[in-house]
Amino acid sequence: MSASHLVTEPLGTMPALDAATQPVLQVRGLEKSFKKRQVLRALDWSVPAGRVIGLLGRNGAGKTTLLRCLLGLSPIDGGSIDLFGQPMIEPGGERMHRIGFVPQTFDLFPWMKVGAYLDFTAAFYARWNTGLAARLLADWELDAKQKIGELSQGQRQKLAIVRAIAPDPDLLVLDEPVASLDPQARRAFMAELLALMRAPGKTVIFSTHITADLERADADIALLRDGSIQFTRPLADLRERFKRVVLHRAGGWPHPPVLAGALKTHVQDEQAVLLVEDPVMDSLHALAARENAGLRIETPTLEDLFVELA
Ligand SMILES: Nc1ncnc2c1ncn2[C@@H]1O[C@H](COP(=O)(O)OP(=O)(O)OP(=O)(O)O)[C@@H](O)[C@H]1O
Repeated sequence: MSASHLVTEPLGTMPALDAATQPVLQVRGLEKSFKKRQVLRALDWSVPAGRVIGLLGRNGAGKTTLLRCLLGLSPIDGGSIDLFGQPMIEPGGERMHRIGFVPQTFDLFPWMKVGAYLDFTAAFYARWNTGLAARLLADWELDAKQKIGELSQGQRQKLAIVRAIAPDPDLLVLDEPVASLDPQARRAFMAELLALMRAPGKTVIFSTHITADLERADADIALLRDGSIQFTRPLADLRERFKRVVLHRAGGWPHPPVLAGALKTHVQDEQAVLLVEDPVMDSLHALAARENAGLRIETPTLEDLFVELA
């Protein structure tokens, strides 16, 4: 998003968000196609204030498309998006002061120097934390005098994050923000994100394939599949409810084991693995006894869940 997108309405016209009652974001029946390719279908999504949301989905699932639609950067074909309680028709207005966005790639203003770019951007925002921007530049070893066009991809991503966090946004939207960051920078980035979240009512939505980062942030997980958000649930809830049921049967499996409610079943040699939500222990023991199999119940990692469900 270029700085020129940011300001079109006078300040002071937005009603304050009642964090207790109103979601930051409310999407109803969102439709988005590129020519004949339908990417988002009847997508409903409600995002409460004060949470970190990790948006997961396979390559091409539509994560970037969804994030761009949410911010009014890509036109939608149907449905509605309310942001801070008001319909999102086009980017601009006071609410853009309350949103930080880190796009997947950042290749704007290659001729500008890092420091000049941040000064230029600061002028568009009602709030800009100059001290925080300076500290992050120093911590992340970004040279204020270097031209943006001369930065590496990872350095550009860091700059995009500084630019998004410095306005002290109420909603921070990041599209694969850590893809080009080394592990050290990823940790530092997550620490900044969590520090930002300590203020009440702040919301972060970020897409990533790095499930370990979502675990570190104790994020709510939103899964985008088949053009819709399949669920948005706290990670702890997913951990508690989804189980890997591992059955071991000497001599192998003539037929895969059948369990009502199993979401996925894989058989390899003597082992069968079933993904089950809220398993009923009596049914599992009955299945194991019927099949004359050993039974083990494991809590899947988020990566396991992502591989199985996405
Ligand atoms: N400008 C465009 N014109 C045509 N098709 C597009 C355009 N942008 C995205 N698409 C298509 O929309 C689908 C979703 O793309 P999108 O970039 O939103 O997926 P994604 O989930 O962010 O993928 P990744 O994880 O690989 O970044 C893809 O099939 C892609 O080819």
